[in-house]
Amino acid sequence: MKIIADANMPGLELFSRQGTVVKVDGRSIDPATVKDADILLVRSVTRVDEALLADSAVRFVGSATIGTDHVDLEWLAKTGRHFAHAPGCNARAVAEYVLQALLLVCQRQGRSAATMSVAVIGMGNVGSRVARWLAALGLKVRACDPLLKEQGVETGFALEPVESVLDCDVISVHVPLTRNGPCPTWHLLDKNRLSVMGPEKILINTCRGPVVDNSALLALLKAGQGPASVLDVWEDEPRVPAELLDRVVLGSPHIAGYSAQGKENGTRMVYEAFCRWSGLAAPLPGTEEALPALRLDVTDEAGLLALLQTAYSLPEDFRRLQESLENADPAWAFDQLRKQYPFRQEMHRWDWQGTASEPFRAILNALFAPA
Ligand SMILES: NC(=O)c1ccc[n+]([C@@H]2O[C@H](COP(=O)([O-])OP(=O)(O)OC[C@H]3O[C@@H](n4cnc5c(N)ncnc54)[C@H](O)[C@@H]3O)[C@@H](O)[C@H]2O)c1
Ligand SMILES: O=C(O)[C@H](O)[C@H](O)COP(=O)(O)O
Repeated sequence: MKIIADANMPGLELFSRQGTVVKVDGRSIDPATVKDADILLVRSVTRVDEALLADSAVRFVGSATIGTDHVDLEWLAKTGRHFAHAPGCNARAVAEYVLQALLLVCQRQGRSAATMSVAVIGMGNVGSRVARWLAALGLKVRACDPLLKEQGVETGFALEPVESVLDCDVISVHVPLTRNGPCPTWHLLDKNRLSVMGPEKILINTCRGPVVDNSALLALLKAGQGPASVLDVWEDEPRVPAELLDRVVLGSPHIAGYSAQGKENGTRMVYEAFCRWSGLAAPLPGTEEALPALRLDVTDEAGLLALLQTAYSLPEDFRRLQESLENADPAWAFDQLRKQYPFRQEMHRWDWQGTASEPFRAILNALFAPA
């Protein structure tokens, strides 16, 4: 069995038991690469559609990602090709990123996060976790998810229309990128909605770049009227406009989900799906080595931020992204940052031995709860 896989998917040894794994750069996977392959394993950078697979023997496509906007799901289903992805695999990493981003922006603005309101747009695996964690920190959470509302799904939060939640202090978006269907998300935050926010608001986008109209955001930021913005994702990746990067408070190269556990979950979930599809028994998950003790006490938001930053520094990622724009080929440099990323350990992996004052116990319990 021939398995074509994105070379930057960790844990591919799992698949080596089932066939010959050929590792290829994700952006260079083309019809010739997959012509005689049986299995295709991708990340978010490979477009999977008729143009790629029409002449190929591929019958199983796995994407080690939460998002599926790079895959033509309808065409795969129509042509009898099986598809699997990894829902929720890195949700915890993204929630940790959002928490750190919010605390950093608040620190710079001299504000307390706990006194703020937050709009969580998209209440799936990532958004619902963000909502629970920020509520645990004391923020007033307002949620928006018209599809879950329509289905009557209970999220623990009242679900409001998008327009109603834009007056919150913080807007965090967690929707899939969709161009069709009842609630498309392409440019969900367009010029009009971004204009409503104003400079005193905080915008965090960790879902997909085109969910926020980047040109409209840039124009507002240039005019001093845009929200304090944290962008992990960009409308035209791997290109990041220098003008926009100069004006965001924090930016990163689409790595909000890049924890060691998120990546490991991604490949393992696709492998488990492959085993179900081909009738193989899935292996039992392995155990991870214990990490050193963290002895920081948390008595205020600065303490919580310091604790988060023992595992991961978002400003470091921002600095690296800024430097990458000085490269002669910044798009290549963006991809390099992602390929060589030092995957971080999620907080629950650490042995936290500090104490916390009462307002921080709930969020710390959530952060360190086993996965
Ligand atoms: N930056 C990263 O590294 C990173 C990591 C993981 C996921 N993501 C992105 O984040 C997205 C969300 O992840 P998830 O795990 O929560 O996905 P999910 O599928 O579990 O949840 C998405 C939610 O968005 C809702 N939704 C869809 N259209 C909407 C709309 N117009 N308005 C409001 N809500 C809407 C859906 O009903 C669903 O509940 C993914 O699709 C992916 O593109 C990015
Ligand atoms: O959808 C996802 O899971 C994330 O966006 C994921 O982190 C993307 O990472 P990539 O597949 O590009 O490595």
